Amino acid sequence: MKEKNILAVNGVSKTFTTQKGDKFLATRDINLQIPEKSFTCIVGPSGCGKSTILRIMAGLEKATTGEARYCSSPITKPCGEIGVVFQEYSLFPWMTVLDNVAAGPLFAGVKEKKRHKNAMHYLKMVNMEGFKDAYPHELSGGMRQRVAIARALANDPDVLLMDEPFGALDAHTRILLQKELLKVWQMTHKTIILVTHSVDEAIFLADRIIVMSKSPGQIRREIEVDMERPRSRALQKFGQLTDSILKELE
Ligand SMILES: Nc1ncnc2c1ncn2[C@@H]1O[C@H](COP(=O)(O)OP(=O)(O)OP(=O)(O)O)[C@@H](O)[C@H]1O
Repeated sequence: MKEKNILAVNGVSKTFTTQKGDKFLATRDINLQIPEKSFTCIVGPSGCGKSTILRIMAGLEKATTGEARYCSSPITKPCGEIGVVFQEYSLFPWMTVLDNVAAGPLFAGVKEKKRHKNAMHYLKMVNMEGFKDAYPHELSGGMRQRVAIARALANDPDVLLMDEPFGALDAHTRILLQKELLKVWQMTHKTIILVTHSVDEAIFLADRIIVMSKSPGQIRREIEVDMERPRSRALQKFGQLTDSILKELE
């Protein structure tokens, strides 16, 4: 059976106007087809436009030419079907963990009891149910990011866009959260697109890796990661693919 594409980026270029008024081409002619329920990672050198592409897919930024589409409709503004998790833990500091996770559906007009039940479901999924009454400042970086993931999931989006979600974490916590994210992905069947600087992270997580060139960012290569999960970093195949992508990025 043919895979259904849930999200598409068609010929997207983005030109920014700098403070001085100069034009700056950040990305050029990006084309992507994202199959439903797939896990895609985007890697590329700093400044190649990874976040820009993600922001265009989230409806937070407008393409200069081309467009992003969700289920064949143009994405023109943020919508409930597409959730976003950023590197900085964007939690509300004045709300408890439970209220943070329940905040999205709150704005959609869902009653408190139902919102809290829904929030607890996702807090359990990310092993944070024991911290439901804590405030964000009482949590470690890894815990805050778990809550941010639960919060995005609580809105029940079809697509989860993640911009360097583990970038600020120490190596051990990062590996732990990668494993947890895979578990969440397998349980929820969401489509995930994750931007990362880490080639290792991309190979560990993704079905498919998009390798971008330096600015103005273009797609250099798309790689299907044909390795069974859970993937061991000790595998020769893992090391070979890492070397090959790193060479491409040099
Ligand atoms: N609002 C803006 N105004 C002007 N230039 C911008 C703006 N946003 C991004 N840029 C520029 O566009 C380019 C791409 O930025 P972007 O953040 O998408 O890159 P990136 O690949 O995600 O970088 P990094 O890996 O370092 O986070 C960069 O050169 C950046 O300076």
